[in-house]
Amino acid sequence: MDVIIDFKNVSKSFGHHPVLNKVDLSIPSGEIFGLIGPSGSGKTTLIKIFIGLESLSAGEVSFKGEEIKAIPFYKKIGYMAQSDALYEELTAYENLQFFASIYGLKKKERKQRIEEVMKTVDLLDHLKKPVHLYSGGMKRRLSLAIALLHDPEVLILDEPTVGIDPVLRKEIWAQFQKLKKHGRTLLITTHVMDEAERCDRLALLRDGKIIANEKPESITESFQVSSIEEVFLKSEVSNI
Ligand SMILES: Nc1ncnc2c1ncn2[C@@H]1O[C@H](COP(=O)(O)OP(=O)(O)OP(=O)(O)O)[C@@H](O)[C@H]1O
Repeated sequence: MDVIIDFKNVSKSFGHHPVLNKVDLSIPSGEIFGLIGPSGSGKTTLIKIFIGLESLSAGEVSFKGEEIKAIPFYKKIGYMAQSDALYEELTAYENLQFFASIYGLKKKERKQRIEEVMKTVDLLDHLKKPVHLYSGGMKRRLSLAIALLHDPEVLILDEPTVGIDPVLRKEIWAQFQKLKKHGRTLLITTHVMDEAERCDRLALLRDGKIIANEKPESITESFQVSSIEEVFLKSEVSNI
């Protein structure tokens, strides 16, 4: 397997509070990788370390074999944070134009890409609407559109479908599969267990440690349960 993102022995503390404890995690290229774990287990912190939004206390993180500090890699990464970072007073179109310029998209490409990504998230009819008039789910979808704008190699999506209804969630997952087919790598955190089951591989984080890292069906097998939801519940109860 080709590893695209590699966490080696990564630890992180906030003051005296340890959050990640010697995490080793290799994300294979071209797959949908799910990161699950209870609230506060360190999922967002791990992602933020990769993006460069948090420093690490110990360990190393590499992207395609290069230490992340050493490379200006942000153009290769699409990041959707857990809370939407949008300019509320601007329209969706203006938000997208702004991010397109940050990503360095050429003017000619911008219009086409904006239309493509807004079609993907089913918001094409709402391009000219100011973001403060969007619903929560629409804002989430706009954030996803922004993450997709520059057609990045890797997509880091922190709870991407929160507030999105089941029909649209299904469509968005179909888009994730399509992106994978085109060779993209997706790293997704989720609390939605049926989404976790759709990932190619899943890591289960608990108290800052990876306690499982396998295909969803292998995880259910090794926990001797029939669904990821039960794995989650069992790991909570048994203090593994
Ligand atoms: N900047 C910070 N300063 C201090 N503590 C922090 C900071 N960021 C996160 N933490 C703490 O680190 C722990 C892990 O937080 P993190 O957001 O990584 O969890 P999570 O697994 O993503 O949770 P959730 O599923 O609720 O999003 C929590 O106890 C949180 O309070």
